[in-house]
Amino acid sequence: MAQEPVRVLVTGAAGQIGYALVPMIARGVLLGPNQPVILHMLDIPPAAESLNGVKMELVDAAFPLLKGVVATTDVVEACTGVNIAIMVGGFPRKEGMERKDVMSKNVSIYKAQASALEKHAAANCKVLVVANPANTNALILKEFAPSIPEKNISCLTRLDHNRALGQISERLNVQVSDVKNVIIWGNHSSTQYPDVNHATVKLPSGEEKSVRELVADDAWLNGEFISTVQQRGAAIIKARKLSSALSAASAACDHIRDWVLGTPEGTWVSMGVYSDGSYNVPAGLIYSFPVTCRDGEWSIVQGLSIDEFSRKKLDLTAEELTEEKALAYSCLS
Ligand SMILES: NC(=O)C1=CN([C@@H]2O[C@H](COP(=O)(O)OP(=O)(O)OC[C@H]3O[C@@H](n4cnc5c(N)ncnc54)[C@H](O)[C@@H]3O)[C@@H](O)[C@H]2O)C=CC1
Ligand SMILES: O=C([O-])CC(=O)C(=O)O
Repeated sequence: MAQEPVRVLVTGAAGQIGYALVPMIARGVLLGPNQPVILHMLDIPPAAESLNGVKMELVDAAFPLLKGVVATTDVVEACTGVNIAIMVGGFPRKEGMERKDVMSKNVSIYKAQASALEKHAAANCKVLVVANPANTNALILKEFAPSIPEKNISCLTRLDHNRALGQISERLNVQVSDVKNVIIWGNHSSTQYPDVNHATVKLPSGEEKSVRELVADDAWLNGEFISTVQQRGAAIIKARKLSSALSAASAACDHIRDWVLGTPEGTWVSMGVYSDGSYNVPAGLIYSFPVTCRDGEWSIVQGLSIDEFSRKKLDLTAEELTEEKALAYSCLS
């Protein structure tokens, strides 16, 4: 029997991540090759013509899974009936800025769009916030959409997770698909903590070995590896004069696909989710944790050992998120 289409909202769809993301969704990268989709694309009036151009290209691409396109500057029309909302709309940082420097422009968008989603999205809509500062925008969206369950609101740290996998794969000269269980803790910012203490590589023999053992260079793992992942967004901006787009779009698809369809047995991924106090991270922040997903729900991986070096880093990035929360409220008032 043919499956009912899933309605997927992409905000900021006329922007550069949007342009990379919507064809991925229409090709089945988000929800698999058998799941039809209807795309809802939102942008602001100055981008309306460009948004219409993206719609024309989607028609021209004749994607078999794409059953409809709504392209609009009306937030209510955009949010109506959506099952998945990927919130990319906002302003990107420029060279030399931190991601929280776009806070004052972007948090107000998330406050405003929270109520449209709350009132008009389908029940149980899953929300992924991509726009920076991603964790704090997601928190503001959560606080101004109190009837959306907190388990349905997340932010993107999968790009950082994938960057960490990529760095290990390059260093060890192994396939990226054979590396797993890195963790991004905390904020999608330069205080995030990319942690390899539980990460493994599958060797050609089939045996799994610890990344720390195989790399055998703690100075690199505790130093350059961490700063490379933390600063990768800035390095892309320096090189492209624009922030990352194709890798961000791909990571957004990975995030939603694993959330909806489940993580493979024995594998976890990183998602920014509402803290319940696990690992002594203050409750009430949107913080990146290792999670597994099953039946459309994520759960934080419990019981991982945290050494003293890691503890400090988990706390530092939590402190930054607490400060960002206060800053966000001061921007809104
Ligand atoms: N979490 C992550 O891993 C990543 C986050 N980002 C962030 O994603 C965001 C988007 O990046 P790009 O696509 O490169 O930026 P962009 O400037 O190319 O596109 C953003 C789009 O959002 C639209 N927009 C602005 N206000 C809006 C509103 N109120 N409602 C709907 N749309 C609105 C703009 O008109 C524009 O078309 C930025 O904040 C960027 O920093 C970027 C890369 C990775
Ligand atoms: O660095 C930026 O501003 C864009 C971003 O979030 C990333 O690439 O991780």
